[in-house]
Amino acid sequence: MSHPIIDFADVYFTYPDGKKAINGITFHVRHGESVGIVGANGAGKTSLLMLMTGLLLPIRGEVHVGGVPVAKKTLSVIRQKIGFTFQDPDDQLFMGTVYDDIAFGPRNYGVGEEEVKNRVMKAMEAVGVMHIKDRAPYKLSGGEKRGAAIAAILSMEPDILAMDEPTAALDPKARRKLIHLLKGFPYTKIIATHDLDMVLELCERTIVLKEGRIVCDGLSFQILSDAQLLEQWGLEKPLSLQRCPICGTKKE
Ligand SMILES: Nc1ncnc2c1ncn2[C@@H]1O[C@H](COP(=O)(O)OP(=O)(O)OP(=O)(O)O)[C@@H](O)[C@H]1O
Repeated sequence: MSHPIIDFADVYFTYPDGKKAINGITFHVRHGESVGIVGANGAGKTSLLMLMTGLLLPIRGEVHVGGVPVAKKTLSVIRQKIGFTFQDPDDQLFMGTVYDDIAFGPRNYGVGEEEVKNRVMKAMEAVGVMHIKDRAPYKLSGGEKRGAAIAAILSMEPDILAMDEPTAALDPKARRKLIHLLKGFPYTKIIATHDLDMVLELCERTIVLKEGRIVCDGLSFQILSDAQLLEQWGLEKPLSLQRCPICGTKKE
């Protein structure tokens, strides 16, 4: 097995208003793994991703990414190792054109303009957003914004992709396209989502959160097939594993 690339050791996080969001989480992710983070609303999925990317810092415990402790002074190194897409792409896209949004990260890290151009082209090619490169991000559709936001993290050439609800607000065709795209990426992937069918398809491992704690960590197929357990955590079997109560055939 390959080495751990993300390591959480007894991590706690409380928001300034006193809300305890993460309550003693320990796990690690190995290089090349794809992990789905699931749980009911408010379980702590977004908070966990934010701790992983240094957008939040633990009040207790330690997070390491690529062997580097996540702390104020290491944030610039951490952001190069792990690319984070927000639940709402509007939180990530703020430049005048898609091209400039994708170029922003590498430019900010002092990458030369020729290399920036290479990276932007490569990222746009990979995600299929070349045709919208000169458009204003705020005028794009949800699927196009999602594509631009993913390209914007790929141009940083991260080792890890951390994504918060990547299929939210996508129509079925755009969702399918995104899953196909993500399947082809060689990166370590951490995907926080309510889309359990996507987890089943993309992630060999699933971590279930409840009230800021890990309540289950194992093979996606096993976890997501267990309707009784899922119900305890406020979740439902993925549609692709459900059967029609009348004819017994699998739902699509
Ligand atoms: N900025 C904040 N200030 C105070 N409490 C917060 C803040 N953000 C989140 N919380 C609380 O922390 C807990 C975990 O929230 P988080 O957004 O991490 O959950 P989630 O699993 O991503 O939820 P969802 O599925 O609804 O997106 C919730 O109880 C939430 O109300």
